[in-house]
Amino acid sequence: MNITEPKYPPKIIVTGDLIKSGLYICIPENINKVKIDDKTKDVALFTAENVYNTSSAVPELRIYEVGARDGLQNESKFVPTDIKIELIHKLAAAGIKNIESASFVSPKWVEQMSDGTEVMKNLKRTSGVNYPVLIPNLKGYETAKKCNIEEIAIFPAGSEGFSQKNLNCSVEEGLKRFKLVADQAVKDGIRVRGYVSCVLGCPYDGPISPKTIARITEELFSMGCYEVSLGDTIGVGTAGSVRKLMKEIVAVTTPDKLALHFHDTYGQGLSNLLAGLEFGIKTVDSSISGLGGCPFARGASGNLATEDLVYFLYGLGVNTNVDLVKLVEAGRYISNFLAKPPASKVNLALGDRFKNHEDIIKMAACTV
Ligand SMILES: CC(C)(COP(=O)([O-])OP(=O)([O-])OC[C@H]1O[C@@H](n2cnc3c(N)ncnc32)[C@H](O)[C@@H]1OP(=O)([O-])[O-])[C@@H](O)C(=O)NCCC(=O)NCCSC(=O)C[C@@](C)(O)CC(=O)[O-]
Repeated sequence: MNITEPKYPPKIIVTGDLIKSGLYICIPENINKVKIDDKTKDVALFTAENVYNTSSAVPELRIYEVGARDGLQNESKFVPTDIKIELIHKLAAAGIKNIESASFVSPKWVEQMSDGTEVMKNLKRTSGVNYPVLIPNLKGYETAKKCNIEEIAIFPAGSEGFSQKNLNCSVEEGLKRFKLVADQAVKDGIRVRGYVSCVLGCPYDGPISPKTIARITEELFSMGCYEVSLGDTIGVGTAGSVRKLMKEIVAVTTPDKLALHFHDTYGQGLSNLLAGLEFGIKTVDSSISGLGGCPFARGASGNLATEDLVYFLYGLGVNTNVDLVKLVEAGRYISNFLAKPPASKVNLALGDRFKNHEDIIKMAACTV
């Protein structure tokens, strides 16, 4: 085979397992560069433009639901504890396996999340479901630990401006504080997930260098995080900027340890995700009915909606094991409480037309 230099950056790495799984195909006439280790068939380099997700044999994608935390923290009306808990129960009943359920931040900063202890203590936990909580400092960690938690999330900022507004300290000071939390959690046998926020732009500092995000990501892994979620906090990312970022991040870690967390402010959530999938991302954060935002990030709006994500993934043939009929019901439940329509197009479009989840999957994948 003639190998020519690629015309377009970025290259992406597709591992042997993914090639065998049929996740990726390469359109031969567009190949700019292909290099496969003949012995192991382990690594192929393609330019991103050459790679298409065929998905028929795609492994499951892990959905990490943030509606009960990232979603509700941004609501002006206080959502009572029993409504939060019922939402979490409905999400679990729909088949969601990772549900970020509360945060233990200062109630002076985010009153909406001030009932974290009550939420976590009164939740009926479904076996096999993970209920992580967001932790800003040791004080929050100590409170959360009394609630029988198994996983926490720490959240340094990717930019100075947002760090000051969200955590009242510099990025470096934030990392030091989060290290104290992570050290304690690791000692206690509690899993630690890391977020980096403002990875594709900051409302105060503007564009952020992917190298800065890569450095913070590495630091989070060195603290013991099992996964780092890259947060486009204000939703300014595009498929192009996601590719630039991913190229830098996969130089410091492997894509199976990363999650993507897109706010959908500019309507780019799903196309951004597709750009991430090209790099082999296995975990995606989303929020029921597109709730979400951060009170300290000017201009931030809701997250990529879980209903939209699941429909999109079923269209690709990715089995999420989530029942879309029940998911839509969960979205309606919280939207009705908040007295506003779901910010999920799929939720609105499906309406009450489908009683059977299988019919929705057939439509999403256009299976005759
Ligand atoms: C970090 C702090 C606490 C610093 O806030 P501070 O004011 O600098 O903290 P402090 O240590 O000076 O304490 C001030 C007061 O708060 C209390 N306090 C202090 N900590 C706690 C605690 N854990 N639980 C309960 N109380 C606490 C503390 O005891 C004291 O009480 P006082 O003596 O005045 O009575 C504050 O800035 C904070 O809570 N920030 C969190 C803001 C937040 O929740 N933002 C939204 C989440 S981030 C996000 O949404 C982005 C993400 C993760 O989703 C990713 C993405 O979208 O890209």
